[in-house]
Amino acid sequence: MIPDEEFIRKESIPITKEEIRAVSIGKLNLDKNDVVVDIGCGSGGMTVEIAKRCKFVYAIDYLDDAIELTKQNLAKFNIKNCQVIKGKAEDILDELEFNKAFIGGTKNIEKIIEILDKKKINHIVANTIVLENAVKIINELENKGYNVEAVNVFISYSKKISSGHMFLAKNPITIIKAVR
Ligand SMILES: C[S@@+](CC[C@H](N)C(=O)[O-])C[C@H]1O[C@@H](n2cnc3c(N)ncnc32)[C@H](O)[C@@H]1O
Repeated sequence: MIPDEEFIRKESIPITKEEIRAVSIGKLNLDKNDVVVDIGCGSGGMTVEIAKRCKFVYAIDYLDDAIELTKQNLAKFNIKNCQVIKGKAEDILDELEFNKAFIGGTKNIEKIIEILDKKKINHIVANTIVLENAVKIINELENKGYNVEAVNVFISYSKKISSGHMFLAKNPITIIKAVR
């Protein structure tokens, strides 16, 4: 995984942290023939990691800053197998051809899952920090016949103090994998 500090950042745009990227990439179980959509690409953290491990990535976000930042990070890491698209995922997904989806942005998630289901996307990984979104995603996917597994990932970072090291906890992230 690329360390967080190597990515170009902007304060207003989140990035999926290195350890969460590692687990999410594992859950995507990427193959060199996979074409993946990254829904809500933010800073491009996941876009870059996915693109390094598959054939092609479509990265979508509705924020200008996220689009710009993702393009900058793709250039920084010399990633060419990616198209960055500005807009709401729910308005764009229908036109794209892909076989796996990573969901990092959950606005209008019901509509997004409906489209992924109709397009017969049978391997989906989603990240969320919001409990209600986790419940919504799990229920929607199970109702559509996916086998769903959810893990809660709690990361603590070590911090040097006078007597040794202590751990500082980050908020937990729910990582949901759905296959069928
Ligand atoms: C937590 S950030 C993603 C961070 C990203 N995975 C990374 O590693 O840099 C979520 C992003 O999803 C975008 N987003 C949320 N819902 C969306 C939707 N329906 N369509 C497009 N973008 C969306 C937000 O604008 C935000 O930039």
